[in-house]
Amino acid sequence: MQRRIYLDDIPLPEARERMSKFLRNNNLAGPLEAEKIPLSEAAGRISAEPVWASLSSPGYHASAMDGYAVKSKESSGATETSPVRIPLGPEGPASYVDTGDPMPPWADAVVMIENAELVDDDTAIEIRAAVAPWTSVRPMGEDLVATELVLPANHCLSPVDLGAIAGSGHATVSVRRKPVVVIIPTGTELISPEEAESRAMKPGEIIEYNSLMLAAQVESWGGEARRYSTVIDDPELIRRALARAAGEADLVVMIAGSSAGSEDYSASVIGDLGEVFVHGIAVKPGHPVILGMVKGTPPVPVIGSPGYPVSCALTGEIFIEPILSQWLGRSGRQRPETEAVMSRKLHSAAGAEEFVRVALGEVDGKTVAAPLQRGAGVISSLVKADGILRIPALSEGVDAGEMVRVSLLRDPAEIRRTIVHIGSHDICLDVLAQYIAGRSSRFTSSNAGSLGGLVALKRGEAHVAGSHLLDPDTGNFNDSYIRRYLSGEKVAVISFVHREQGLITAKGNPKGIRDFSDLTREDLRYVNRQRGAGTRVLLDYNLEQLGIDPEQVPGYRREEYTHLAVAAAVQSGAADCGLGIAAAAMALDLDFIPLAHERYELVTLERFFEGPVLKPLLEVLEDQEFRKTVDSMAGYATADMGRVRKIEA
Ligand SMILES: Nc1nc2c(c(=O)[nH]1)N[C@H]1C(S)=C(S)[C@@H](COP(=O)(O)OP(=O)(O)OC[C@H]3O[C@@H](n4cnc5c(N)ncnc54)[C@H](O)[C@@H]3O)O[C@H]1N2
Ligand code: MOO
Repeated sequence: MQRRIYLDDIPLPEARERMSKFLRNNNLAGPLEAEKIPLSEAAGRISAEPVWASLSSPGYHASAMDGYAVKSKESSGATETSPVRIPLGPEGPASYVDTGDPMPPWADAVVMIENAELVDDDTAIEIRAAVAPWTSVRPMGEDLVATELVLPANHCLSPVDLGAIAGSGHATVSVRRKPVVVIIPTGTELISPEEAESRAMKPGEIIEYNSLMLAAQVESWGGEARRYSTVIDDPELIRRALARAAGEADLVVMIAGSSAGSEDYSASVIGDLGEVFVHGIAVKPGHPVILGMVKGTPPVPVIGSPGYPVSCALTGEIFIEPILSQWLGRSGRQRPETEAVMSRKLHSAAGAEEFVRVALGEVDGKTVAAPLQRGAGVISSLVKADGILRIPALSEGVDAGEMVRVSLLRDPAEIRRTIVHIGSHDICLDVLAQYIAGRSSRFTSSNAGSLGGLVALKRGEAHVAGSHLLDPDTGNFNDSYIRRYLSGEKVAVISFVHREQGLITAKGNPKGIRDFSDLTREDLRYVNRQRGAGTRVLLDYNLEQLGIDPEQVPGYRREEYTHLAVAAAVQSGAADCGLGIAAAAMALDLDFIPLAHERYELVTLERFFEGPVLKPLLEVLEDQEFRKTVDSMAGYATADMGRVRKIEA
């Protein structure tokens, strides 16, 4: 089997066209055949034919109210001061009816029971207002007239549609057959979520969940997904699985093995059993996508999805959804879009169309888009994403402040009630977010370091910035930085937590590290935080107090962006220690030497503080249960949580 090293870079429209051409040439482009199914199973299916009413509804003139059927002309002249009496009798001119009863043939209106009074020993009614013909009557065919169109073909059946179809005299409906999509995960390193839950994972093992995502996508788009169990990286086994899949599927999706690695067999196996039309598309993520087919009667289209989860999910959106829509006779989905201001400069390599996940929030009346992590393995970035920004192949990116169009993954109403936090990350913010969610609001958080948060606040891109910047001259937190970075603004600083910072070391502290003065030891390697991080400022302050030049600290230049990344560097042995919070040490079962207390505060502008947007957050800070939760976390205290000081910067 030939190993392919070089992938193509085919523009997305051309790649799509190659697949479309194959489908057209093989009579596979049109909608699938129809099947008749009971209405109880038809929600969400696509009608294959128009539905014509075979009955009228109602099928007779019906009383619309509980009351008395009357001949309307008997009521003429009735007023408040001169009521009219109408005798009751089975042949009229008045007779009792319930809502929905057929109207007696002699009657043409109904007087509601509350507008009529029984008189003459209940043998007649008295009414004090005349009724016009057809008052409170539902004429035959009011809803639907037999032969009328109830619903067109190619219509996605909603719950109310089912009611209307049944009401028009049908028990079944003709819908498009569900396209069968077989999904084949490949990869020797993959284990099932069940297995991962039941035992410790070994290095190199990966939880197989792409097939889960793809199957759910396929089902949500109207297809029938069939997941095969994982096939190990063996070309013969992969070939057998593909051949079997082609025997039962309208479309086969193979996962992973799509790029240029030593165990990437998807393309060659597809080539063996059929043809590869495209291998390598100028999109990011999703570059190594394969489009091809397996020979047969009829031939079966195959999509080879990259193994990285984000690439895989996007492959579903970009390639699988349009084919399913075509087969179901529905127009492809188009997500609603919104205009947004880009919060940060975003570089994108020219040559590939890039799909950037963004978080959205509304600050000062404008929608702000903040790019999320771009790695193709970071599925949590898609979970957090509120929208997708497409950067065209010819563009080299977007400038900060530039207007962009974002296609929405979330309801705009939800985006409007979002509190946007940009700043330093702290685990308590996740707890805060959870409590805010309980108050029907949303708190999103991007980690940009303390200084990054203040800058974002100044630029109108965030409502609140978490900050813990130590002022070396005063020993206070944040104020001098606020004066510098938010000058001209009316600022409110809300106390959040006091927390312990300290040195994170390997379990048992094997190198006997005691405090900052040890950091110059030649046998130690330190791992630092990025410039602008409060933790970095804290280190620099302590080094200065001790008269230590940072250059004397081995590893000072090695930077990580989060507390957990520092802890991970220690855990892996790449470093011996790093400054961080206790929670990060605990998360990875490491040792922690507490060395400093610091104040982590929430900085906001007075107009946000006074306005409605921050209300849920301020309420949570007063919530005793929230405070108890935070107090119970290692290294945290809520002593003055919620206290506010105002600064005219
Ligand atoms: N030298 C090159 N290397 C890579 C290239 C390239 O052009 N040249 N492309 C990169 C890009 S871009 C992508 S995307 C990936 C695509 O990788 P493969 O499709 O070959 O997939 P694997 O290498 O087997 O897996 C990648 C990654 O995803 C995990 N994975 C795989 N299947 C699943 C699954 N079903 N559920 C969850 N996770 C899965 C797998 O374990 C790997 O971690 O290649 C780059 N490399
Ligand atoms: O195509 Mo890969 O998906 O860019 O990461």
